[in-house]
Amino acid sequence: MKDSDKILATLKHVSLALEKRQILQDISITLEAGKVLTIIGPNGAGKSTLLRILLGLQKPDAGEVTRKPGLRIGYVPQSISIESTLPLTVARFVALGGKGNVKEVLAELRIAHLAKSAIQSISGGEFQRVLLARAIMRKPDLLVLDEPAQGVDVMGQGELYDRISTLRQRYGFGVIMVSHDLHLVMEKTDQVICLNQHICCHGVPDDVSRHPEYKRLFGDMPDSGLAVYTHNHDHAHDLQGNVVHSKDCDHG
Ligand SMILES: Nc1ncnc2c1ncn2[C@@H]1O[C@H](COP(=O)(O)OP(=O)(O)OP(=O)(O)O)[C@@H](O)[C@H]1O
Repeated sequence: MKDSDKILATLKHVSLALEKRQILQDISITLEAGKVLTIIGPNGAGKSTLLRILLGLQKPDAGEVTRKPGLRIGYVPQSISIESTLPLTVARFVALGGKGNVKEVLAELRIAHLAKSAIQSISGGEFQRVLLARAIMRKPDLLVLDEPAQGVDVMGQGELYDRISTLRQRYGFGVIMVSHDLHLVMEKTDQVICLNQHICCHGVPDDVSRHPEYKRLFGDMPDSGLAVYTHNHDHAHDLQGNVVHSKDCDHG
């Protein structure tokens, strides 16, 4: 495969202001098949907005977004709410994602036992796996994940990132994910972008975690060279990533 064939999507000098407030400024990124790019940044940094621009759900004011013709994208939004009275099993919900084999995909994500459960009855951590399964059903070239491990306990987070990594190796898709857990995704990501409206720093995870801008934003933990922080969300998103309602949740 030629190097240029590996490029799935690019953003070039993308900027966006909403309600007269600059949300993103001069963002350029390149996404490649088989590679994982992690976006890390504080609340309100524009991470989800950046994903929405990449997905074509939000138009930038300036700059250029290019997607490989025919590119199939699997999207796991930040969080979604599902109508509590909707009669929908996990298997049915996953099947809505695409034409893949539901049984196989559920087994791959270790949630085969949930196939017949009502989607509203499963735990937050299980739901994240279901969202991932749904995204995989499209046989994506590019997987777009907005905080895939939220609501998942610490053990489960490591396992989830391992699974994403295994799936990436198996299917060869590119991955762009927003994560607040650089310490957890370190080994599974090729590139990190530290975002706070503009790209503060970028590079391989080790370099970014030692970068002064990263330390300024997330603090410095001398033992590991890594930072852990907590943040709050005041909103949830629908399947297109639109903000749908207000809620409070804490996760780190
Ligand atoms: N439709 C909109 N209209 C006006 N402002 C918006 C809109 N959507 C997002 N914003 C603002 O843009 C900024 C970036 O939001 P975004 O959701 O991209 O941040 P984020 O980095 O994903 O944050 P978090 O870590 O809290 O999820 C926020 O200040 C948000 O309030």
